[in-house]
Amino acid sequence: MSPIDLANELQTLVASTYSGDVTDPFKLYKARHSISDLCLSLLRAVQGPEEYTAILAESCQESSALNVVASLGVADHIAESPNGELTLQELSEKVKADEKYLSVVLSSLVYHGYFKEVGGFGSQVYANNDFSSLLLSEETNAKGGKSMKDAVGLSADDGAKATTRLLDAATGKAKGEAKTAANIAFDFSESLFQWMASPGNEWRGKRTAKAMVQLHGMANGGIGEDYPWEKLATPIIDIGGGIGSFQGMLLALPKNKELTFTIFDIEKTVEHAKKVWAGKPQWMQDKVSFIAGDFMKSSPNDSKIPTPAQGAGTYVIRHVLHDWDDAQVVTILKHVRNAMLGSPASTPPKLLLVEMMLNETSSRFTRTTSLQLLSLNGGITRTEGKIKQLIKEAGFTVDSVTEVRGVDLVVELSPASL
Ligand SMILES: C[S@@+](CC[C@H](N)C(=O)[O-])C[C@H]1O[C@@H](n2cnc3c(N)ncnc32)[C@H](O)[C@@H]1O
Repeated sequence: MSPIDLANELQTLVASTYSGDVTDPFKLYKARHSISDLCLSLLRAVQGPEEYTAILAESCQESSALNVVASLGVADHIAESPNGELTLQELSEKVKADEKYLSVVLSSLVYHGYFKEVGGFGSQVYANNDFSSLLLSEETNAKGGKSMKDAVGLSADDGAKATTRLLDAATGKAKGEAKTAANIAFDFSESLFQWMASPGNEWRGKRTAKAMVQLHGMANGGIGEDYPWEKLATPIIDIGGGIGSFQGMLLALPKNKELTFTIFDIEKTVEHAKKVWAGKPQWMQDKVSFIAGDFMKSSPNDSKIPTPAQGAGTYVIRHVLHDWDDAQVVTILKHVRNAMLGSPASTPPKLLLVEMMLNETSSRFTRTTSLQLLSLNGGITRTEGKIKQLIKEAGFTVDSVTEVRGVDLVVELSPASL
């Protein structure tokens, strides 16, 4: 399509979406998604293949610039300064980084709308704005505003370093080697999660857990409202539940306030999750309990995944399967199945998969996330068809698939007799 045709289509869609005529939240969600895709198509049409390719290849530089300012706490220092502004020289002294480097990094980010150059181009006096405020640490952002600082760290630091070895992992895999890009880049052999829980790397594990909360807030905002969570049998056992981003999101909605949860995860993550939940209001703390275990172990005795007799109501696996390869996904599902059938239950409990899926209209974010998952732990964003195949292999049947306003689908499963 020509730039004129694309611009006309875009104008029509923007006008109908933002005029207030469309009120259906699902239609609005999808329209925003289509507008983003059309903007990207228009950009490609205007720039043409050469310019678009050069800039796409250099976009790793911008990711690195985000990592530099987030790691140095540039936004935090600006926020803490008496008048909310700092000169380049002041910034350089505060963050202990070279002025030339900082000026180039900031220039690339100012172009993308992060930070304001007070007084205009070249003043080199910087203030925060809505975009750069997302790079504030949650501690500085005392008003409880949103932060994406840890998500930037996960993607633009761990993810970026790992993906520099994606080519080596791809060719190694073709030769039968099992190493992920992260294994090669950081020189470890276990899973990403074991490595991030190991001495000296716990800070990465904590950062990743916070990144999960931030990324879900961004990409799955409507999921709490769009699925009847309030009707599920409780407690909901959240397998690989991290630090409880799912619980925080659901309990924030009045309809879900009666739900109770058990967060099941590896020991280090559970330790971290307990600390995070100790800072929540008492009524929320009363809704959540914790179990440390390992879903790679087969029997409920070893894995510690609770059985229905131990009180499990519903099982949920959210954003876990996409971290693993096909064989590992089947293994995890079988181990959860072992626990679900580990004790007699009047009605067999349900398992819900909440997972990002790849389809023809999947966004740029879904596709970059798939690359990141692949680099970090050999995982992948799968199509619905592929997930259903693995579900069947693991001994489950699919009861329903629900679309929500978010990058995820909710898939309800029951254990099939093998
Ligand atoms: C991508 S995070 C998803 C966290 C959470 N479900 C969410 O949606 O925010 C994957 C989680 O799986 C956990 N995990 C990894 N290996 C595990 C294992 N062997 N047993 C239990 N949990 C594990 C990690 O510690 C991490 O919290």
